[in-house]
Amino acid sequence: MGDLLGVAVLGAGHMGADHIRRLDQVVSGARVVAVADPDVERAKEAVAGLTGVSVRPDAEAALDAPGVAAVLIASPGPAHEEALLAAFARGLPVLCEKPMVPDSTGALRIVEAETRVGRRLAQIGFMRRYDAEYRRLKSLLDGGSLGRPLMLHCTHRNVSSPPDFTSAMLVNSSVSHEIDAARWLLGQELTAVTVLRPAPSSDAPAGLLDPQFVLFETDGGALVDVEVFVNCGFGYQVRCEAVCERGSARIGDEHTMVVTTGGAAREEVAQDYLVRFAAAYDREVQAWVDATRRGEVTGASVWDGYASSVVAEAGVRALESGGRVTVGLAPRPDLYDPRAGVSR
Ligand SMILES: NC(=O)c1ccc[n+]([C@@H]2O[C@H](COP(=O)([O-])OP(=O)(O)OC[C@H]3O[C@@H](n4cnc5c(N)ncnc54)[C@H](O)[C@@H]3O)[C@@H](O)[C@H]2O)c1
Ligand SMILES: O[C@H]1[C@H](O)[C@@H](O)[C@H](O)[C@@H](O)[C@H]1O
Repeated sequence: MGDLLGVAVLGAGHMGADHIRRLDQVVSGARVVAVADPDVERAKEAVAGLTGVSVRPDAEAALDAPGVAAVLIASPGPAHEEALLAAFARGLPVLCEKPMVPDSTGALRIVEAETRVGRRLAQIGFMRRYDAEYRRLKSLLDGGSLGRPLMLHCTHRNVSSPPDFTSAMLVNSSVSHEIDAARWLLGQELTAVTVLRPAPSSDAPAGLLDPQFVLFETDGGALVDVEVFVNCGFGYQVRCEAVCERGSARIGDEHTMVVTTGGAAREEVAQDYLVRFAAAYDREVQAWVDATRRGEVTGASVWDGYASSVVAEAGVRALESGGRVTVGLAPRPDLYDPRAGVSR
């Protein structure tokens, strides 16, 4: 397959640093050649021990560094649009962390920009599509042995939220994963959303509406509910149960060591996404590198990123209004027709 794929990583925070480590130590076929972060010291720390990496304070300078052939965007969501457009202008393939772009207008601009390029360049980092349990559930549902899925019951809990986390982010950052997973698992679009707000946990930061209960309707008549609770304090728990006409299937129960002693059993619970989804991130980035080297784009598309942004935005309106909000997607360009293939 020739030379290693030279990757520029934009953003060297929690995810960016983990992806840099992954590209360096886990994934084959690629190497980090440039990193951009306005916090240059943080970027330098993330590449400590690596050689030949150009560290820049701004994204465009990193994209223009020698050897860059692909881009991994791990900056905060609001910075993604500019980074995606800069990558498209250079014809560079991209893996962009979720959310693709937090607002639907910006997300549509990305759809239009990629459509103008005329070929797919970007994969969106909805890594649950690479999680072994989610994949088993998807193939079970696709196989049809349980009949038509009627409902998905989802749980999304974090130990604690970052300091700047807002009530809207429970929907447009955390639940963006369930939005994508539900669309992917069911092969249906989400058409309406309602958000219920129980009395906030006294352990949540003041003013944060946490937890929330989000209910989606789909164009196939299914219902998807999500308990999202980002300051639960006790563990990182992501579960999904599909209830179908002739059976149910549940994923996400902890499958770690169970210690029984003194008349009680104790099971370990992951404390964050980097542990719970470690293998999924590894598979996602390896699949992106492999597809890029083959000249293909696989995984969640820019259209999936756009759909997720539109649904999440409707969810934030539902949270604010307390009512049911319907979702309207723009017409899907032919570029995103599943029959259009995956070549760049
Ligand atoms: N897939 C997942 O499970 C998952 C998990 C966590 C975060 N994320 C996503 O990853 C992205 C980054 O999140 P994080 O938790 O690493 O955030 P973070 O705050 O830890 O790191 C972000 C970094 O980006 C830098 N930055 C800010 N503006 C930038 C710009 N214009 N160009 C380059 N760098 C810039 C910041 O200085 C910071 O170092 C977000 O989109 C987030 O939603 C995804
Ligand atoms: O950005 C993070 C990330 O996407 C995690 O996977 C999710 O569990 C968190 O809720 C979210 O804040």
